[in-house]
Amino acid sequence: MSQEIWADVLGYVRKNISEVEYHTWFAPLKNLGVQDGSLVLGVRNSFAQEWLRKQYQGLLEDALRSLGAQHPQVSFQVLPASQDALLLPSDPPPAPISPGRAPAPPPADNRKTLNPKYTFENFVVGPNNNLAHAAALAVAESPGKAYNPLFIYGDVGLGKTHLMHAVGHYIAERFPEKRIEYVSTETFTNELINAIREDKTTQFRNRYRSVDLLLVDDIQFLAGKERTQEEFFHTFNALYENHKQIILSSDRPPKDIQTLEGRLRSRFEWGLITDIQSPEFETRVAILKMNAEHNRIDIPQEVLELIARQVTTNIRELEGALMRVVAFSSLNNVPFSRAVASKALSNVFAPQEVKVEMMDVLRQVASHFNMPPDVIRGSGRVREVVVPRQVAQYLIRDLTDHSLPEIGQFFGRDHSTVMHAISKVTEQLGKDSELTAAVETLRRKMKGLEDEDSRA
Ligand SMILES: Nc1ncnc2c1ncn2[C@@H]1O[C@H](COP(=O)(O)OP(=O)(O)OP(=O)(O)O)[C@@H](O)[C@H]1O
Repeated sequence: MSQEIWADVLGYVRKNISEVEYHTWFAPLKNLGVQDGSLVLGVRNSFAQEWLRKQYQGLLEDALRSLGAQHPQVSFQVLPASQDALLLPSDPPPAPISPGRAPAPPPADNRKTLNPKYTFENFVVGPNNNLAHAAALAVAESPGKAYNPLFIYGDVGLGKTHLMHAVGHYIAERFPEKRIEYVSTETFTNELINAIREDKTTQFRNRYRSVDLLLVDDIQFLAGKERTQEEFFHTFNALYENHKQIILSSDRPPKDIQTLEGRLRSRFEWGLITDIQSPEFETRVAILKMNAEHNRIDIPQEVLELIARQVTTNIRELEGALMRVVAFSSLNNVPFSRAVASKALSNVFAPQEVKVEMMDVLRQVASHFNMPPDVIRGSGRVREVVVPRQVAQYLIRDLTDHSLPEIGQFFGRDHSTVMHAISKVTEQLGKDSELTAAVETLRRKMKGLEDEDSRA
């Protein structure tokens, strides 16, 4: 099919769907011509292939019909890696959004704070996150107008940051001149402290109050920080009054953020509050599949399913498990299989059947850190006690079925403290080698895997 007709097909499609949909699914398509009476379109992975077939085949056929085709047919073909490379992020930005607009200049550094991987295209939508996804799309299409602020909350590693960045990328692509700033609450706080110390608060304010899109992660860490809350309050107002979009993420809804000033809490509730839940099995498999395809890993479905059954709550860990299986099979030079995957994951992800109690975990952690269990459960706030306590809470959450409030009760604390502990440990895993080793050793011990491995 000639490029002119293809452009007309795209023009038809574009008029019938949202810009986000167009941009996500149609801009990357490659017209491969007509074969056996069917228009063949190149797609970059089988996930996109399935999605386009399910959602948009009819629309494409309508487009062809509108151009005079009597029996329109469309098929999708996954491009081999070399051609696919043409569609990867190094590609120039897709066609301008509104007809007649000048082509967008190359992405400016308004994306420097964004992770290139965190786009809408790379985000798998499932029942656990579809509302948050829809809200993020709406905000991406009408920044400052749809929902302001957009407040996304949910447990650790479920895609909050990913969605925020996706909005950032989307806006950056359409409006390269817009200023986009992503910042964690911790960084915001540290920068403020430095600005105060160095007498540079004016620069600090100007920087944050002049952005078009402000993305702030882990806003729950504003709790108890009065000066930062005060500063953030004014930043929020300045942006809001100028119709600039604000997106906030948190591990809990505004009403559950303790010691947050009422005026801030109420502002956080002005827009839309939406949550992300743990993904169900099918979504976990779809995420793994997409990940494998992006990394050009050909891995059987049954192996992906095995991984998805083992890791159920945290998508970051799910991705880590896939990489572990890949590394294991490549290091040992064995093809992917369920047995290989079980072996690769056996040190990290415990088989479901083994039952571990909270007290077992506490005792093991206490013995590992050479500290009485009661001290770990006590009120001490020095690092030497806090780290084992956080590790114990993390492992209990990981190895038992207890809920956050139950774990909190066991430690005489509330569930948000446990959530914070889990997020702290997760953040440090892989970065802090001592802590990583402690968590691994304890996990092995508690599953009795050490003995099993030494017998093998
Ligand atoms: N729906 C999804 N589709 C594809 N990848 C996802 C999805 N949700 C999360 N991920 C991936 O999981 C990882 C963790 O996501 P992210 O960092 O956004 O989580 P988070 O909720 O912000 O966690 P935290 O509270 O620790 O900051 C990222 O690599 C992200 O790309």
